[in-house]
Amino acid sequence: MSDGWQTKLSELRVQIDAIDQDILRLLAQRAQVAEQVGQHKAATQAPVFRPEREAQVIARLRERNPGPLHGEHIETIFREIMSACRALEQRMFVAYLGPAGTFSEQAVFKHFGQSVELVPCATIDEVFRAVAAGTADFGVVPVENSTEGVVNRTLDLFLESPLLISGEIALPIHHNVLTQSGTMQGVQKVCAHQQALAQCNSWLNQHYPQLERVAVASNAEAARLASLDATVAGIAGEQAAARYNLQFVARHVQDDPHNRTRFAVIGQHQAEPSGQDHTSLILSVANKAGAVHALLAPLAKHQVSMTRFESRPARTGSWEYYFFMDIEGHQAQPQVQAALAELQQEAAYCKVLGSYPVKTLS
Ligand SMILES: C=C(O[C@@H]1C=C(C(=O)O)C=C[C@H]1O)C(=O)O
Repeated sequence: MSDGWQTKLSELRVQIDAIDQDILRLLAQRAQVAEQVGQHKAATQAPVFRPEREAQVIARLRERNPGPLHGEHIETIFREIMSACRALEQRMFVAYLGPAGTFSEQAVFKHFGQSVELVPCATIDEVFRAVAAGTADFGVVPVENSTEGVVNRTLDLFLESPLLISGEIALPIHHNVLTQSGTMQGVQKVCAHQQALAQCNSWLNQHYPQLERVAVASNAEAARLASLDATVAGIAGEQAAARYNLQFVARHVQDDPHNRTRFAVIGQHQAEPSGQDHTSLILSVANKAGAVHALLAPLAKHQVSMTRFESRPARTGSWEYYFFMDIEGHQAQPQVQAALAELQQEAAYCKVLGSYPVKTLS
């Protein structure tokens, strides 16, 4: 390195150190203000986590971002700042489908940041139970995958549960083939969660048609098994690869390159309007002609758009269905309220699961 560049580098680093000092001072100031907000919330028994406020903070910062940092990186940085500020107000426990290293865990971090207490659960049922019992403040459960469709167990549990949806998380899902050595030498079987095996079906058929496929409880469990046994390949995400010290045989082997999973955040509190929200409902109709059409009429009348519509058999033995519907807007908005009131008249059953800020995939 030339002396000239060495001097320039030292100068630039002095500048960075001074800027970091300013950032640190501002972060401390921000944290002190958040502590004051926390004291006020404690005095009024208001909920600490305010998803609508966090969504607004992120949206505003992305809008005003002058560059050169990417918007999604601005989001990641500020998500962590808010997570750390929130942790000063209260320790927050979040239940999710474990073990550590699953996509559900990644979804938790994406929504709440790293400054939360993790409560890994063995099943989706357990996540609902932990939140209902107050062991966890919030839960994160998978709702649908773009390749494999809805997660039936989650939808069934929404039917029975009094918990509310206060957020959604969209996560790109990339699967990788992982082994101890980074090759397939000596590998006799490939382990993965049943959904991951299905999502990588064509790739496996094409590259390893003879390999035995074994469904296990989670992709993190598949990675753990591969870390213990050189004859096992695991299919899992990058976090699990790092956690279990595995090497990549092949990356992004899911059949759909845009594969993603949507998660719901469940809890006891309703999010306030953020200005860009969705509302989730469960409905059922009497078994008569035109009943489903009649359900949709109030939405059209009040100009409320539907963004998702799924049906599930009601499990009552007869041919009846429940419909899971997402609509645009928050239930506190007049046109949504009017549409919901009319829907409730039409439907044999109608339950509002919650309104929450919209998340786009980033
Ligand atoms: C500081 C607050 O509490 C939490 C932390 C936030 C933040 O750090 O910006 C925002 C919303 C809340 O989840 C607040 O409600 O304003």
